Parts: sequence; C-alpha cells; structure tokens
Amino acid sequence: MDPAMAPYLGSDIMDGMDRITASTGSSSPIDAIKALRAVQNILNNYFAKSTAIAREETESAFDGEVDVNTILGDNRTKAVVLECQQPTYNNAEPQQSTAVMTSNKPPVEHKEPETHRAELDSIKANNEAGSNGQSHAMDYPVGEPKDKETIKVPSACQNGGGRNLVESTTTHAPGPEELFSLTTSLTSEATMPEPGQATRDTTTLPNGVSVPESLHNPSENPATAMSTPQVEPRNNSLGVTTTSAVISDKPELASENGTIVTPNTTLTTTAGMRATMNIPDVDRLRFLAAEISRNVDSVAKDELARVKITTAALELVGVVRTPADTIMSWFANASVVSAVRVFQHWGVFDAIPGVEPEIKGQPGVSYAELADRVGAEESVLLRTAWMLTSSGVLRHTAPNRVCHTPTSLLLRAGGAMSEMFKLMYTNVVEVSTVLPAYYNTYGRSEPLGPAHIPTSFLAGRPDLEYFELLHQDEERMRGFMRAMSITHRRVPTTGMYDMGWVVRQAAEEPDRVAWVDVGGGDGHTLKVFRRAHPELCAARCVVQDLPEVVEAAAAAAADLGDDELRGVRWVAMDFHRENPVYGALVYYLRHILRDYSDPVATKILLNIRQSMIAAPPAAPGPATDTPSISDAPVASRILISEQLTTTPPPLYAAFKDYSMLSIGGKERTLEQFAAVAAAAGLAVTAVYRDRGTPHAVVELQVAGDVGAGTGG
Ligand SMILES: C[S@@+](CC[C@H](N)C(=O)[O-])C[C@H]1O[C@@H](n2cnc3c(N)ncnc32)[C@H](O)[C@@H]1O
Repeated sequence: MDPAMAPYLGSDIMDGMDRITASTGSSSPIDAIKALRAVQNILNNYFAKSTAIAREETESAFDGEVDVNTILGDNRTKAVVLECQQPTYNNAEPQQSTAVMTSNKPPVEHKEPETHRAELDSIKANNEAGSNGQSHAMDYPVGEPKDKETIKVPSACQNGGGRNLVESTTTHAPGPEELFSLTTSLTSEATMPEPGQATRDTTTLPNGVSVPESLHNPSENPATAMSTPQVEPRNNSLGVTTTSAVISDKPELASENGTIVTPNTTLTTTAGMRATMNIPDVDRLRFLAAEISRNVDSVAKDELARVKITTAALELVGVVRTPADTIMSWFANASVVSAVRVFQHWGVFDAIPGVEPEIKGQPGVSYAELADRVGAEESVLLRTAWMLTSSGVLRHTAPNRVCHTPTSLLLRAGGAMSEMFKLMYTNVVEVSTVLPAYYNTYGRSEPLGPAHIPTSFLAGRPDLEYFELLHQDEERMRGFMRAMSITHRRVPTTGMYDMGWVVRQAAEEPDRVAWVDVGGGDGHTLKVFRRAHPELCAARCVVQDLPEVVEAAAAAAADLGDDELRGVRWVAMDFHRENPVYGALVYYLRHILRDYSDPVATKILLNIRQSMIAAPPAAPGPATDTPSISDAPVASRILISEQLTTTPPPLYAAFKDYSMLSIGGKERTLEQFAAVAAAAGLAVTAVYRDRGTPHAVVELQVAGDVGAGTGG
C-alpha cells in the first residue's frame, strides 16, 4: 500500500495492510482467515474515523488480495456487512466469506472529498500527537437522519487490476433518540441513573414506598458510580466489550437478534475454518486509561479512587483480551488458588522467612531449602511456586530464591485472611465439584435451606445447616470466626448510619436495651461501634449468638480484658426462634440475612418483630400475631448492614452472591430486602449507603407503626 498514507492511518492499520499483502499467492484457508482478520482490524479502525476513509483505503488495501464485493450498512443494528472473496490462486476453490461488523459507534456520514481531506489531516495530527482517533462523542453528527447514501466507487476500483467491483453504502448517522436507545441498551437498566437522580434523596420501592437515602451522593457509590453517564457504564467488568465485530457466513443472524453487544469476533470461511479474536474498543480503552489516570492522585487517601481504578482496570483487561485469552485466564486464576491451597497445606508460607532477612546478602530462602523444610520434592515445589511467583503472590529472586510479598504474608497459618481463603476455598472451589450432583438431587432451583445446601451436601451431611456443619469441626469454626473478624477492613461498619437518635433515646430511656447485635459472633462489630460511640453504654448493649459461640466469646473477652466489651451482655439464642430481648431500640443484623434464602430471612425478621415491644406479652398469642409497640415510647428499629447489590451486579458483588448460593444464602437488592421485610410485616424506612463500597444500612420498622415515636 501507499506508504504516504501511513501518517494518516496509524501503525495498527498499516500492520493490517501488511498482513494482507503477506497472504498474497496462497490458497490456504488459514491465509484467508488472516487476511480477513486484517480486514477486520482495518475496518474497526476506520470505524473510529470514518467509513469514507474506510472505503478509500479498502480499495488500496485489497489490491490483489481479498476482493470486497459489498459493504452494506444495517441501520437498525448499526452493523456493516462486508462481503469479500479471496481471489483464486493455484486453481484452488475461492474462499468466500461475509463479514458483519456491529458497533455502538455507527459510521459517520460520508463527506465530500474536501471535507474528507480535512478529516484525514485531523487524523494525521491526532496520530502524530499519539492518539489515532477522535472521541466518538464527536463523531456523531447531530441533526436529521439521512437515508442510505451510496458512495460512488472510484473507477480505479471498478476495473483495475482484475479486481471485483466494490460498492460501499454507509448508514445514516443516528439521531439523538437512536443514540439514546443505543446507549441504554448497553447499560444496566437497574444501575442507569435517571437525570437528576444523583441529587435525589429518596428511593421509591416497587411497593410505592419512598425511602430516604443517606446524605451521601448515590453516584459516589461504586455500585452505581461506574454506571453514571460520566463514566460510561458497561454490563461487566471482564471480557465483554461493547464495540465488537462478527464475521460469519450468516450475517442475517447478527442482524435479526438486534444484538449490538458482541464480545468477540468469529471468522468463518466456507471451508469451515474458524478463528475467534477480540477487536479492542480503542475509545473504551482510552476512556478507561483516563479513568485510571484521573484517580491516581487520590488513591492513597480515597478508597473510592481505589475502587474506581480497580473497576476500570478489570474492565480494561477484558477489553484488550481476546475471548480465548479470557477463558484461559480463568484457569490460570484457578491454578493460583490451587497452588495457594497446596502451599497452605504444606506450611510453605510459614517456612519462608517472614521479614526477609538477608542470608549471605540474599533475601528469602532457596527453593531447595524450602522444599527440605516442608518435606516436598524440590521440582514439585518449584512448579507450584511458579504459579505464585508469576502471579505476584510470592517473589522470585535470583538466582534461585523466593521471598514473601505483602500478599503471601497474609496467607501464613492463623492469619484472618488465611482463614478467609480457606473458607472461600471450601465454599467456592470445593463446592463447585459437587454442584452438578447437588442440582441433580434437589432440582435446578435456589437452595432454600437452612439445611440441604451445597456445603452440607459436599460434607456428606445434607441434613445439617451451615453453622451446624461448622460446629462439627471446632478448628473450622474458629477459623470462620477469625475470618469474620477482619471484614471491617473491607466492609464498613460505622460511619453510615446516623446514630444520633440512638444515643439521645438511650439517654432518655435509661431502662431500655439500646443495642442488640443479633448473630454478633465474638462481639467484634459491637467493639467497633462502641469505639466510635463510647456514649453507647456497654450495659445497654447485647451480643446474641448460638450458645457455644456466646460462651466462648464471653470467656475470651473476659480473658483479654477487652475494654469495649467489658460489661456487655452475652445472650445465647437461636434467631430461627423467638428473640429473648424485648423492646430494644435497635436490633442490628450485620451479614446475617445474606446467609439465608428469602423464606428463612423472612422468618428471622418475623422473630425479631415479635420482640419489638416493651415487654413480653402476658399471654403470648400465636406466632403470627402482630405485636403492639404502643408500650414503647419510640418504636424499635431493625438495622440490616449488608451489601446492596445491583441488577446486574459488578463482578465482585456477583462473586459474593454466587458464593452465598453454596450456603443457601444470597446478596440482595434494596427491592429484595424490602420484599423480605414486607413478608415479615416490616417496612424499609431509610437507607444509608456507604460512599466507597456497595454496603449500606437498611432501616426497618414494623409496617403499621412507621412514623411512630420521636427518634431519628
Ligand atoms: C456471617 S456471621 C456474621 C457475624 C457478625 N454479625 C459479623 O458481621 O461479622 C453469622 C453469625 O451468626 C451466628 N449464627 C448462626 N446461626 C445462628 C442462629 N441460629 N442463632 C444465632 N446466631 C447464629 C453465627 O455463629 C455467626 O456469628
């Protein structure tokens, strides 16, 4: 091709041209695929510029290589159909293929040659400035859509060099309404904020109830932050790009289903050869890179910046990876997990010097010495270690040594994160091996629990509930508690809910229990609350849990002389049955409901609701009686502290929900919490969202008594 075009086209397009040239003279279907792939690359780049340029350059690019018969635009799907044919070489059968390109970036309107030249010059300037395309927002011509417009084919193309006729047709540019529908089709409906939503202070639930939101701006919540127009949301954070292409021999399929979002490119020739590839959306890449850069300066002091960088970086990897790479990367990750588990089991993380002492000037330990320490063959230790050095879990140092990283230090025995790893390993990895059999046994439906859940099925004790199962193995139970104790570092506890009314009301009603931590474990959450609100008197606080947990926790708190827990009341109970503490100001449930299905979660709430009165009823009625709260000056409230998930959720939230499936639980949206609450006769009265994470506190009151009392 004409090297003079190089400054206008950029190196990627030039490469594509070269690959086409390289396939000259071959009758191999693979070469045909390579050529088509190059064509695809070229056209994709043209999309970022203009179909007018595409047409012009296609003519020269296909010179003697691949004949483009037709380029047709499909207005509805914003697809461009490219029919092309590889010329016959050495009397071989021609390889005929059809390319269908779909894009959320419709081709721009054809321009007259003078304008076109100006556009080329502007692209050249961009290329020279290190940017090979314009922002797409600027590529959409505004104004009335035009009908299809046939581009006149240059005469050189019609009969020169034995080439076939090339006819190009551009689709009209979309009007504002089409652009809107195009955008929304690419966006999670549930997370798509309406204009002005970021400043609204209420959320309306499906039942019509409006609940006040916290003072925090919802758009700053990462669950929705990536969904605001400002950050151009996508449905996923891995693997799916919104600008993509399909080359298939059935172009009508791509058009008929109206699908615009296609993660990959499939190349098919009539010879049946297939190959898949991903065409990166360069605009999206640029946007994500900018999103990362934008937040770099704040990352040290702002958790939200870290979340934004992580989210953008994960999506960025998905955009640049090919589909095949994406699939294989899952197994690379799974192998890292497997290697960690093996090294935990062998005690390798504990056998590596923790503080990296210099041994003869070298950090860490040699692999040979390490293998010796843990009683493993050096070669198998080495091959397992490669999974961890290559993924940054451990650090390889020359010549043949290995040392800790901040990540591997967390995996040493007894550490809370190490216990969390074991917990997740069982609930995600081990459970996955029995899930098909589980669903065969119980049917393809959500486990309702509390027993007959995948984890108890895995353990061969399907009759047990998850916590009954944990209590079968004291070491595992201790590990679980240890794992829970660090959740505060990643999941906020305080700082969301406005505690003002609790403190005020507790002072006004000195005989009333102020705070009941239902399923509060060893009291670590109450400790965090009491640290933040020392005015919350210990004697007015209760930690409830299963008898064995309460017993051990109370003893441990006493042994340790834990200041924040001194004087706290420990109450053994079963939240599947009645709650023995009546009329407390607050019943607090952190990470409780998500362990259970909707019917079980409803029952837990119903049991608490029965206790939201000043004293036990003299003659208790049937369990379904609605208790009166008239004796209590201020109505009791239930606070649910959990993640509020979205539909669809981002990857990490989806993973958490999926892992909950294995114990019969689920992560919920606000609407799902409201539905569970309503089934228990409760209503959502407020939602307090965290600024930097999807976590929130959802406040509930007895449905008929909403608005009763003076607090809050
Ligand atoms: C996921 S942990 C949450 C602990 C704590 N609330 C937190 O946020 O870290 C669930 C807690 O519920 C307790 N639990 C499980 N079943 C229970 C039951 N039937 N009655 C009371 N507590 C229970 C467990 O012992 C455990 O402490």
